[in-house]
Amino acid sequence: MWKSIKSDISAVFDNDPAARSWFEVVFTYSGLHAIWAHRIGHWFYKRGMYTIARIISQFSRFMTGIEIHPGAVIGNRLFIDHGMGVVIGETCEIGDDVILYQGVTLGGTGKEKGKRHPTIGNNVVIGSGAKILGSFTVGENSRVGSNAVVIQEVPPNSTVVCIPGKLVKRDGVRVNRLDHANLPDPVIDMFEGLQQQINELKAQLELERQKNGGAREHDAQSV
Ligand SMILES: CC(C)(COP(=O)(O)OP(=O)(O)OC[C@H]1O[C@@H](n2cnc3c(N)ncnc32)[C@H](O)[C@@H]1OP(=O)(O)O)[C@@H](O)C(=O)NCCC(=O)NCCS
Ligand SMILES: CC(=O)OC[C@H](N)C(=O)O
Repeated sequence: MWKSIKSDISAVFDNDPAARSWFEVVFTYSGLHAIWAHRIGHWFYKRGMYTIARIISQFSRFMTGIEIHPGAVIGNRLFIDHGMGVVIGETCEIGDDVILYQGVTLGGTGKEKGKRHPTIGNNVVIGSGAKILGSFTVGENSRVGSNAVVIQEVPPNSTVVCIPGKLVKRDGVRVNRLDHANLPDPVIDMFEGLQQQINELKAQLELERQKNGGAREHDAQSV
């Protein structure tokens, strides 16, 4: 147990230039407190004591602003920097040496049952505010940019940014150069789709009107 506590603390020093002393890290890093509380909650969860496990996790959430479901499986040396707003779902699996920044959600889409949260490989970095939704894998050594929304598998050694998540780097090589003036915007896409539907309906209506007008003229002539 002491060994893993020591490695949790050294993960903070390895990843946070702001960390100054052991005393400060142990007493002020809410990410560490949430991980330690999770270990206790997970112990109860694995033994079927789900309510106690949930109470521990909710108490930890109240104290730290980080919600880790007690069912989540977390590897060694996870570092949650700042932490506020992090949510980790029940069927999430996190490898070793992962870094999560504030506001990260490792969640479900709301459409899946059973395994519905992501699996995060070793050595992955997930930027602040990123949402990773679904039961797919984020491959090892990959990076997810701040505020990205990722809804499909990320290969190992890759970088994914934007909404929806776009692969921009793989094995150190740039792929899909971003057009910064025209980043994907799902809201604009939706409006454009609606506008197109309206135009099609208008054209259909016009066609019907012309047909009916023609028929009426024909009726009038034959009377
Ligand atoms: C994604 C990230 C990890 C960098 O990964 P990387 O593999 O080194 O990627 P690069 O910096 O080479 O960037 C690759 C491309 O993605 C773009 N990009 C990087 N981060 C981005 C983001 N969050 N959103 C949109 N585009 C992003 C870059 O502009 C670059 O595109 P360009 O070359 O067309 O300009 C980093 O930008 C990031 O978001 N880190 C999160 C850190 C964080 O949350 N800090 C909060 C501390 S409080
Ligand atoms: C706010 C922020 O950038 O945090 C990242 C890290 N803790 C640092 O101080 O660099």
